[in-house]
Amino acid sequence: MRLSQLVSSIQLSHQLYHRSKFVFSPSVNGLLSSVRRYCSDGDGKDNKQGRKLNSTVPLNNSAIKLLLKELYKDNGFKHKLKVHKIEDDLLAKVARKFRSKAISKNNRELNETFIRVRNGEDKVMALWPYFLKYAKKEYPLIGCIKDLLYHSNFRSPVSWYQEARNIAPRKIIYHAGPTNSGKTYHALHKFFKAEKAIYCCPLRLLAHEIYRRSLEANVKCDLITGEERLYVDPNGFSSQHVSCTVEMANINEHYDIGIIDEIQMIKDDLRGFAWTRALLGLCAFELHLCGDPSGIDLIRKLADSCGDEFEVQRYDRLVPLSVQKNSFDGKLSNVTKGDCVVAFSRKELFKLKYSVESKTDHKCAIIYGGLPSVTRAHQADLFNDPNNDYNVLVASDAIGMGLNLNIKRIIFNSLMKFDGLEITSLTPSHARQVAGRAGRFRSDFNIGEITTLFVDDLPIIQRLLDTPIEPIQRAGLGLTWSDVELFSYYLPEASFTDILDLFSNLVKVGDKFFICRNEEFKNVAAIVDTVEGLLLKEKYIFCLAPIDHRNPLMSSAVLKFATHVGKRTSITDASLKELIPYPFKMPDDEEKLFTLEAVYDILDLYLWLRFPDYFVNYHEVCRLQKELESVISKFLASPRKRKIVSSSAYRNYRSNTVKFPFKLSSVDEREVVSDVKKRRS
Ligand SMILES: Nc1ncnc2c1ncn2[C@@H]1O[C@H](COP(=O)(O)OP(=O)(O)OP(=O)(O)O)[C@@H](O)[C@H]1O
Ligand SMILES: [Mg+2]
Repeated sequence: MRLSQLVSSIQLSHQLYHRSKFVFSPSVNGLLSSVRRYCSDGDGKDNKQGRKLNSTVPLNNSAIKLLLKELYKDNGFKHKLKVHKIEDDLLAKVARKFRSKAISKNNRELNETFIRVRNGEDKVMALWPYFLKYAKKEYPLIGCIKDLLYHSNFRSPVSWYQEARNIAPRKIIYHAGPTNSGKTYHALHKFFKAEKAIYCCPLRLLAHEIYRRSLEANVKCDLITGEERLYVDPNGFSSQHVSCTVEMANINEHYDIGIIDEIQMIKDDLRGFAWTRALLGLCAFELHLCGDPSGIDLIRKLADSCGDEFEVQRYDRLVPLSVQKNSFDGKLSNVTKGDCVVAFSRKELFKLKYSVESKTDHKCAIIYGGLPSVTRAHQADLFNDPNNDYNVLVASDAIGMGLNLNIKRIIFNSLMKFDGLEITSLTPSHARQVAGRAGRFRSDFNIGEITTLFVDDLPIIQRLLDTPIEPIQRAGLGLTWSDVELFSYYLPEASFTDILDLFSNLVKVGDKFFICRNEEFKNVAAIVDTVEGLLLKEKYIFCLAPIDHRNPLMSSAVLKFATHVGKRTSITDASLKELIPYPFKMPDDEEKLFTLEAVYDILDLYLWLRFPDYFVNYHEVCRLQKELESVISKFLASPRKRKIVSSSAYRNYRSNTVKFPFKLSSVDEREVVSDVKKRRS
């Protein structure tokens, strides 16, 4: 048989196989024998039909391909793939490469095995060990996937914190109630009286407040946040009390009393893992949790699995809260002393501030997340002080947690929120959190009131506030340094980004947990992965830092800082000033203000990173921050060119922007408004 005949014979047998799949269902062996009959080097000497081959002549390419096809169909092979967790997409990649390798015929043992299979002296599965060896060489992950799967099994995070388990049973007291019901107040009583205690909360500003209140109560207390460490002891020795942001909670120290404030944040998509860690890991004999009642069931289950005691103390609002019958009907001129207008974008907030200031005699304080925390505190003080003209506040939901503000009435300008990734409608729990700022106990107002700027939002806010908050089902978990370290031990060549992707793909969690979103983490990882000389641990620390990668100024700062660390050179305040617009100028408009806010965040990052050998000018950078903060505060205080927005113009503006999309009958806790997104985009 000539070569061309052979090839067409093979093609014929192949086609026959495919055509006959349903008609004759030929067995694998049947096809193998057709390979054996037709495939040899082409001179046909040994190919007489029905005769067993005993040739040492290598197979041609088509025959190799055909045998490989049979291998991939073999049930034994499919079983092995499952055992080694090689899934279809990976199989496709490996198979392509393995075929080229087999065709190149430069592996003598493999060639001989092909020949033996062709001759019927071996089964097709004899090729498996070569396939696996090759697959592992090309994709090292295959060699360790079982181990990695074992290590990415996050079904029992309770067992990660042995130190805390050793002191079980801890006594866990859940202070459950609506906003402004005295939960934190009661937990703090225990904190002040304790020999040794820790207070953990979501905001730097709150941590500051508790630090200040402790000192006022003559309790020596340190302050630990990502950016700041203030020790009462001049030599920097720790005090017995500490107020910290929850991510900074020290789980290696033993305390008599621990407080975790705003425990419902355990369900937060981005930061929930920090609450889970504090809850499971704090070594406190008595642990006080403050939050709304939605977390009770979940925390009870978690406490059970920790072997801890659990009790609930319930609270009612100290000041009643009611939704008004009428909206403002678009007229900002209706604002009075003690009003707070809530909106969810910086530009909108400034528009509101100028509008209120132009239509009334009130001055407007402003609070939103992008402002430096000192500025926020300063604005809160201005608003709380009854002896000035700052009678009205415009604010984002940054006021939504724990802050004590002298608010009589909350006026929602909008019920939509953009979190940087998507536009979402306000959830019932979020609405309550913000609305609950009205009528604080012992403030000037003995009732809290809620309304909306626009009439169509009023029934919706009523509905949101009436909707029971769904019980929290799951607690957040995140990637820890020891996970990263372990993955890199198994896959030393993998980049940091690869490790993160792999982790996301492999990790399995129990039904009481979820993995927090880590887009920010991955975006920073993509930046620092490009930097030479940076250790994996250093990359990990960069990723933990509070970095808004959407801000280009911040991204270039991250790259610059990482490059310095990679080159083992220090970043002085002089080199920092090259990166930022210095000296700071009073901004002309809000856009320039937003740039200054980004600069403030860069200075924060410098303080946060705190690698002692490289970020060497801590105090100078603190001074720069103060200087910048005073420029920002001056801008906010300066009389701006006021845009006079008439009610009808404002109403038109509103009707062209999105409306709240819910049907009143279907208010859903986590509905994402996709059609709104489309309209906005
Ligand atoms: N029994 C009390 N005696 C005096 N002041 C109290 C008492 N309970 C609460 N307060 C004060 O009332 C205000 C609200 O209390 P607290 O901050 O503890 O409420 P909360 O339930 O934690 O609210 P949020 O959910 O907003 O954090 C605080 O200023 C607090 O000091
Ligand atoms: Mg509180």
